[in-house]
Amino acid sequence: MTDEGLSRRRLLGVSGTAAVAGVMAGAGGAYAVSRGEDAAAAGAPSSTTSGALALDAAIPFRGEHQAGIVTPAQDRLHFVALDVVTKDREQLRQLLEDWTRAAERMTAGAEAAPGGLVGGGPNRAPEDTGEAYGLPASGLTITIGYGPSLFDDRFGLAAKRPAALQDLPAFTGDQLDPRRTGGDLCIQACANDPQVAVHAVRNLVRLGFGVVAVRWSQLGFGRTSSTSTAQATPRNMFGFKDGTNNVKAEEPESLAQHVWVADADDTGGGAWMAGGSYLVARRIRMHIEVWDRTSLQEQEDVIGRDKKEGAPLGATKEFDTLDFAKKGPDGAPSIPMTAHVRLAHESQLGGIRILRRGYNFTDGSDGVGHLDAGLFFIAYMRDPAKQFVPMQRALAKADGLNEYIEHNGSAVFACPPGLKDGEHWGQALFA
Ligand SMILES: C=CC1=C(C)c2cc3[nH]c(cc4nc(cc5[nH]c(cc1n2)c(C)c5CCC(=O)O)C(CCC(=O)O)=C4C)c(C)c3C=C
Ligand SMILES: [Fe+2]
Repeated sequence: MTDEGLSRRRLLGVSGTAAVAGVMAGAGGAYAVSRGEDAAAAGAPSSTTSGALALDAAIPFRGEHQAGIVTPAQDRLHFVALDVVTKDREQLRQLLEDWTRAAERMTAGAEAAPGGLVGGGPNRAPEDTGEAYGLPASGLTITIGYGPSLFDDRFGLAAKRPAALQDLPAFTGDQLDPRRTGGDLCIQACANDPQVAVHAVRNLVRLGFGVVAVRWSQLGFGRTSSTSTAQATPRNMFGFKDGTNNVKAEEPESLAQHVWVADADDTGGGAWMAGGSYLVARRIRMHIEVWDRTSLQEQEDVIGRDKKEGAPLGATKEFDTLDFAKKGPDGAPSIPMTAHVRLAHESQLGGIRILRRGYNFTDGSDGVGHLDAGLFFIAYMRDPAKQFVPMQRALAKADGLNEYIEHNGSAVFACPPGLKDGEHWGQALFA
């Protein structure tokens, strides 16, 4: 392992300290649960005792925007899409309230309910499943989203549907599996400890028994983007740095322009989305074995950046500007016309950008000896029809990467704004 690799965990810790401190300072939310309440009782270490423990820190649950969007991307993901199985509007509203309480507790490092592990006594099922007992908050964020189907005629929410919340169109090359597509609701749980992320989803699903059922889910084991300049750029399953040119937390103007829904964006039924963002998820299988037999030159031409440094082809450093006019000694563009970064760049798309927050995944092998691995692409944006759709259309048409990937899952969700003290999820929706 290189020195760079060896210091990965340390880097995450150092970066995490700076980034988390920044986020905490800016969030201004109060805690209904002090992190110490259950976590300290469980013997969990304090997040403030050393720099290395920054990965353990709690990220504020409340604030202007939901955590888990622009807060520093953690290393682990458990994403779940759910369908509502009840026809009772009040049961759904109550669940969103119960989820808020449990999510706030868990993100603070506490059990899903007070005394959840054993406090209910020997004759009742525990209110917390227990596998995160004693573990620190681990940077857990829980982000909720509502799918287009939630706004059908079942719960009287049709008039509250935001205009921008539309099913995605079909794209050339899509190989979507209905069992990995859609959903009435989603929960994105990210943490620096996989057990903490899995525990969060498991306990929310448990709370929702009889009201919601899991439609599909995805685990992710390594972030594929940076959402803060304090974070090192990670690598995807093709071995390339991913997230270099992402929208970052330190760019408030870009966030306002490309990520957060503005007051004036929807003055109709979806006015409650101001301060929120739309999430697009795509499960993208990467044909690892084919890629691994591809020459370095071809790999770099497909991406448009060099593999080691992550620099744009024709430049030398990772954060150098992409020069699409530059030509190599052979007179051909240094960044090929079909390169992924050329086609996805704002200069080729009328200024469009998105905030990427995806994860690597490996779900074993496919039965014929190939890894079922890839990128669980997650992106946040102000309006999918104006951002993701034209970007993905351009990629689907000409991206050299298409030879090596396959989109087999897809969903879109409206993620409401953050909560003020005393507010709960669903309050604005059911008002
Ligand atoms: C529709 C949006 C995008 C999909 C789908 C997508 C899939 C995908 N991307 C990579 C690898 C890389 N992507 C990189 C940059 C990049 N990708 C998108 C969008 C989608 N990617 C954008 C907007 C950008 C930034 C372009 C720019 O402004 O320069 C990079 C380069 C590093 C970086 O800037 O992040 C890599 C590498 C894979 C493997 C993949 C599907 C599996
Ligand atoms: Fe990309």
